[in-house]
Amino acid sequence: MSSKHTNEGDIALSSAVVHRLFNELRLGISKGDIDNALEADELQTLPALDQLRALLNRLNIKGIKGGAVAWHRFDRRQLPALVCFDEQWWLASNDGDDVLLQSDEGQSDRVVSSSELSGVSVLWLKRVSSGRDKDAETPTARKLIMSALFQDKAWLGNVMVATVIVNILAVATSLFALQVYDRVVPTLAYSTLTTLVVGMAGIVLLDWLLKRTRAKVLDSLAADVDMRLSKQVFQHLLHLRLDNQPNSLGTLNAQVNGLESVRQFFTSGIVFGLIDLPFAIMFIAFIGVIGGVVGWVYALLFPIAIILGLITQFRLKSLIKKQIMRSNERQGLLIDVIRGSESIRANNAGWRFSKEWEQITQSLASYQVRQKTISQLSTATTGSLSTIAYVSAVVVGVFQVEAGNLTMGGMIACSILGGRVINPISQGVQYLVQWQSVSQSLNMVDQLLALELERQPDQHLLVGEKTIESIAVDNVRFAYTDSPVKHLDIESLTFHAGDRVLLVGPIGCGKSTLLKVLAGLYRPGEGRVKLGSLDLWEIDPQFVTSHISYLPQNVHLFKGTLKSNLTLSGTVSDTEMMDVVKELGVDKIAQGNPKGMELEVSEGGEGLSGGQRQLVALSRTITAKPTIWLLDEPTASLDGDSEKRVWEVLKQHIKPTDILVVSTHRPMLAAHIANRVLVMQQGKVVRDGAPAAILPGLMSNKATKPATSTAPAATKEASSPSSRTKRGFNAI
Ligand SMILES: Nc1ncnc2c1ncn2[C@@H]1O[C@H](COP(=O)(O)OP(=O)(O)OP(=O)(O)O)[C@@H](O)[C@H]1O
Repeated sequence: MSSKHTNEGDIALSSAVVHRLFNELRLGISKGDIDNALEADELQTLPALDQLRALLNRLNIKGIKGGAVAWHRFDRRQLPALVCFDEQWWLASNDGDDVLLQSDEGQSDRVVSSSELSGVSVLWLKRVSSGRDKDAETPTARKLIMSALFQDKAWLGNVMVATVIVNILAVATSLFALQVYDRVVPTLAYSTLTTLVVGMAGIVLLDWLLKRTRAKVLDSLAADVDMRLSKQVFQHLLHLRLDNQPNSLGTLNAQVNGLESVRQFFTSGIVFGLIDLPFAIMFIAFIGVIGGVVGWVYALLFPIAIILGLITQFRLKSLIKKQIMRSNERQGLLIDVIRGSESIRANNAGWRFSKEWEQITQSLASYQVRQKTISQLSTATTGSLSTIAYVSAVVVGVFQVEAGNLTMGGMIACSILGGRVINPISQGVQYLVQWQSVSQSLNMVDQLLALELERQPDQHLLVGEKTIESIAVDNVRFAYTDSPVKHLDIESLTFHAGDRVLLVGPIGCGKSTLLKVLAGLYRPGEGRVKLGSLDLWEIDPQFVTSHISYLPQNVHLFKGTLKSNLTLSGTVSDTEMMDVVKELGVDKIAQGNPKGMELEVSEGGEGLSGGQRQLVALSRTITAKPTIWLLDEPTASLDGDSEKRVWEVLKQHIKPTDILVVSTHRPMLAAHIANRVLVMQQGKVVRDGAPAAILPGLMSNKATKPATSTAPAATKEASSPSSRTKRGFNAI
């Protein structure tokens, strides 16, 4: 720290500067409230970060997260934040390349360069994202459903006509009763009865045919909608920006599962119920025509039932949302427990997870009970309303009969039609409950669709250069989602054809992150990754993957067979695959099993040892024949002999003009393959040179010691393998 930088523990936060920060976060808290809260005794003695946290608690501000970090590790895109500089706290914001510092009102602002702040402490706060970006351009599940439904509108006319006819035919039943009671019964006119029965038989047949046709049309439409939506969601999932994926597997899982309830909604009878619902008004009108004022009884019931439904809907909305969120947590916990069952057993940690499981289940059950109570209350009330309406209609009908405005047949016809009003209304409440959960599921799917894709759908993609002679990072800064820390901060680094690079450094220094950025898996927030002379993110991803092969640190195998896992892309011939398999010794896995290469592999690669999984992944990489090999600790799970063999095989397969970058914690064992070594610390490359110049120093374990306040300045070793341009890097 420079003399201007103070131990922030000694400096109290001023309410003015906190007020400025809260204003930037649009928290709407007055300076007076902050003043009062800061004056509390228990806050006075706390370090600044704890003080800020306690302040948020006191002011009951939710949905904010924060932390403290040194300036040189801070991602400037996360400004404004508080910095402790020159014996006081300031609100720092970006001012072009410089930083604007503001403090108490009446005190003049300052503009300082980023380097002046080197070493100062930063306190940052951030609103926790709701996960939903309401970008108008983002496709939503509702939009997708609508476009799938109305792409070909021909069905709409057919279903509408069928629905209108089906509902008009329903009136026929009441007219039949009217005629029978008013004409047939008084005179026993059997010929009229026969005609009416024949007519009704025709009507029943027509009704059956129309309903069948309508159901068929809607079923195939639902299947189509389901297909399109699932496809779109899955494609979206496959092309998500990997560095932007939600951390909770439970949520991601639930977002995809949300499709299921949407599918069920469309394929269930609810849709019919909903499209028949408006016809309740038509039946009320018919009752009015036949029974006069009897119609008003049902006309009164209708809005009351609708209002009741809306109130239920409103009460259920937040409850169902909470329920879905808790259920996601439960799914996440379940996935975590299944995946980590060995660690749980080994650490005797079952009780901790059982407790969490019970807590979630308990709150889920209480939400369910509340939801049931609300919907049952609503169903029962609507049921009672319907009975009251029926009884009232009969009573009013009696007076209408007495007044000579209604016949007996008319009264019975009104009762039958009344049933057609009451049924959809009482079912309507259930529809609304179902709709609430479908609507929440659609929101979940929307959250998934709102996640950014690695390439924009309308992006014009370039075809890469024929021969790739270099890959470079240029002013690259990368931070994981919502993190204020720069996990990668490299000004200039180029790998040229023929480079065999060992990437070393302490754990968590950013080696894997650099490899993933080079592989085009993670997109840097700032700067460019250049494949040849083109920006990697402008190039067609197919081209990128055909030239770059990335071997991850944690190998993932998929459910299937050993063979299907070896030829994951499906583009490798059996002979090629078998040659590599033999060279690496993967065939020994198959030899020990009667199924040979058809040996079954379970989800995640269960059934194979860690070393065997690594060999399978290495075979995939070698058979992909890339130009750029990015290997993240490729031999970490192998024994000495296997490791030696792997390096030999790699040597044979890597062409002289290929680029190899290997992250390793055992550089001496790979030294014979390398002609360049990069040392990383805290996201920066701090040394770059020939193995002979760097590796001996590493052995004394000095170079990889974590930096304390600032990362050491990068040095370009005198014996660097070449003096090609931009080979080195600058201190930041
Ligand atoms: N998905 C993630 N979300 C947030 N932070 C992450 C994520 N993955 C890694 N990090 C952080 O990024 C930093 C660099 O991680 P990285 O995996 O690149 O380190 P590394 O040098 O490869 O470590 P190791 O030698 O242990 O493999 C670490 O501090 C880590 O905590």
